[in-house]
Amino acid sequence: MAPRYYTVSWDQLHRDSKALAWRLVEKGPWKGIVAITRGGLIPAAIVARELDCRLIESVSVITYDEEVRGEPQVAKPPVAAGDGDGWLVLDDLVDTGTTLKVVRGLLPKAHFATVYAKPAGNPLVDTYITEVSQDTWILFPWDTEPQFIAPIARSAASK
Ligand SMILES: O=P(O)(O)OC[C@H]1O[C@H](OP(=O)(O)OP(=O)(O)O)[C@H](O)[C@@H]1O
Ligand SMILES: O=c1[nH]c(=O)c2nc[nH]c2[nH]1
Ligand SMILES: [Mg+2]
Repeated sequence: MAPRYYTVSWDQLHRDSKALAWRLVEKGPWKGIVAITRGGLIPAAIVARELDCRLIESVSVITYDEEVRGEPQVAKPPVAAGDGDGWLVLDDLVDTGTTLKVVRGLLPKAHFATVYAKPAGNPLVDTYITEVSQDTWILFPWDTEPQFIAPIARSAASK
């Protein structure tokens, strides 16, 4: 079956990340935020602003090449977050849970949050905002740009 796409605009990402911050402020205080790069960087910046948090650490895990999943590679481990106790780990989404499983291994006591979640990865995340189905590919604003689309009448006529 062809995957569905769920397009997220900058506005929507900002709103959903702020909704995440509302949930997380109740669960703090936090020593700092660990952003899972690269996708977690922008949600982490928005949440950090709302939580008034200035201590930002990063961990880099490379799991996908475009839509193809490979073996997760830790390109940069976290250096300042110890075992994660009191720290908040943020990513844009959890899909299969492969990435979060690796980061949970590095920061077992941290709280894990994502803006979006798919069912297979759901058990690996402590707090999230929006769930989408497993066959949905989320299109983030940094991976897309608006483009011309032919009128329906013209594209239907060419079929
Ligand atoms: O739950 P999973 O199946 O592991 O998928 C989720 C991860 O995949 C994407 O990262 P990606 O590997 O594409 O790297 P990027 O954030 O640098 O784009 C996304 O940002 C999550 O980190
Ligand atoms: O941009 C993305 N959208 C997704 O749905 C996804 N799942 C894993 N990695 C992903 N990256
Ligand atoms: Mg990522």
